[in-house]
Amino acid sequence: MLYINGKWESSEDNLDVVSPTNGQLLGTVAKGGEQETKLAIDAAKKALPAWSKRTAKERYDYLNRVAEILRSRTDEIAEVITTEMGKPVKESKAEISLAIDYLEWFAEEGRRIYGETIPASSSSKRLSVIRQPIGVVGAITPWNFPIAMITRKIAPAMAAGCTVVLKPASSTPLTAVEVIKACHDAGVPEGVVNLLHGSASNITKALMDSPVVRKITFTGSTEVGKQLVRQSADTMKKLSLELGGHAPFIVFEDADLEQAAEDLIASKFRNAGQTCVCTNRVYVHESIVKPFSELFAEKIRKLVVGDGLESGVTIGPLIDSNAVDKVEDQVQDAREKGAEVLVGGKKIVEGEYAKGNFFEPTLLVNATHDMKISYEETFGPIAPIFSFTTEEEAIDRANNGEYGLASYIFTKDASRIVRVSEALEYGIVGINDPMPTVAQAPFGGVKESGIGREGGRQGIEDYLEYKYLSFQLDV
Ligand SMILES: NC(=O)C1=CN([C@@H]2O[C@H](COP(=O)(O)OP(=O)(O)OC[C@H]3O[C@@H](n4cnc5c(N)ncnc54)[C@H](OP(=O)(O)O)[C@@H]3O)[C@@H](O)[C@H]2O)C=CC1
Ligand SMILES: O=C(O)[C@H](O)CS(=O)(=O)O
Repeated sequence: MLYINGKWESSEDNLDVVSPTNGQLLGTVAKGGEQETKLAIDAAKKALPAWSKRTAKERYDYLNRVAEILRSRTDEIAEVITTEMGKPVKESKAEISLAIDYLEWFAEEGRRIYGETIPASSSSKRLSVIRQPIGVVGAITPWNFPIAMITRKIAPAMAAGCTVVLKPASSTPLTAVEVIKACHDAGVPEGVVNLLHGSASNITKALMDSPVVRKITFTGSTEVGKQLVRQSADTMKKLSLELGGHAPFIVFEDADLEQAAEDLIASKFRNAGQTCVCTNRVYVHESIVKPFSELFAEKIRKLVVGDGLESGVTIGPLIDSNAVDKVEDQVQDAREKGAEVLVGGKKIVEGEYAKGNFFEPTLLVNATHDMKISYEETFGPIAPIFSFTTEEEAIDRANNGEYGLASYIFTKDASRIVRVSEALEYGIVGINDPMPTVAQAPFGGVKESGIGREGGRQGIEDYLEYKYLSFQLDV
């Protein structure tokens, strides 16, 4: 359903939602286009003055009510997420918890939007700076974290006093409906958040063409991110872009191999490898590459592939058949260029998996940098191991590429931790830590992994404008 100006709207045109687990039709949602987008922008514009004039405490109360409603509905929403995009229900619950953390974090941050006074150059002047909401925000979100990527945007926007037009991924509209239902049930005033489904290019064009929309916040592929940068120029919109990644995971010779292998399972196979911060390249010091590969292979063999709704399943399907084709192509290419498949390597098409998008969790060894997997984002359950000799070589290899989102280093050497984490060209460095993402820390990348940060103290900055007040007193 579309949600515009506080009302659920139907449409003649509908979007089918299909299960990645078994290909079944899960439901349909109303689709909107340019006309509905303009109505949503008008609703957000109309709601902006009253919403931005509410006190920070009032907005804090609304955001916490939304968080409480989502918390109370965790089980049913987790089922919606798993059904729509496949991740195991335990991961869906963890994502809902992260989504709630963003709401609660920014509810608080909205109460700390401080200004400043500046010593004037003349005794008859008073200088100050206030912070004001940027205005109407367009938010475009991906399918792989269908609830957390929404609250990571609407929470800071609403806390700052902005109003929002949201376009979620077409693969996961039902999850987005659950978030907006929670906003509606929390009494968020009409027009503050609006929900559209439909052709991304048509909706985005209407958002970009409107001078009312002052900011676009996007999470998705680098390819689309670049397109948005070009489209935003005509109306000079502020952009926050959380884009693709190609994380290196570097295991030095002094690392705790058991812990590093366990942590690599988490970093590589969470969400079947469909996260922008997933490990894409595993660099292991040449002196330990064989024992580490065997240790890691043993752990991969214990992963359980299946329907994410079933308990014990740790790897669900990929989002669609294109995703399966992409990882199959990367594995085939790696094999042709000399990689050895230690575990997995094939799509799963037998029996109950026939109608789903399943691929075996896969370990490639003897990987080299001419392989597609060494530079194309994988977004699937494939881990290639590369060996290295020196720390400098590991850093150079890790930094070689257009992405700069997440990176991981495993070593117990404190000086090496300082040297390597400072030398890595990434927005995030996990140090003996495969899961750095928390609401209170700035999440984002450098190079072609994006612009801006989400979460943390920094995450609300992009929804605010500075205004400088220069006051000449009566002399
Ligand atoms: N840095 C980060 O935090 C994250 C990055 N990503 C990256 O996103 C990619 C996977 O997600 P995926 O959803 O496939 O990415 P896409 O870029 O294809 O889609 C992301 C969103 O953008 C919309 N979209 C698609 N085409 C356009 C367009 N031309 N103009 C405007 N919006 C458009 C999609 O709508 P529709 O679904 O209708 O096509 C969806 O809502 C990976 O590269 C991953 O690394 C994903 C999550 C987090
Ligand atoms: O989309 C993603 O990959 C998420 O940003 C990953 S995380 O925020 O859950 O780490």
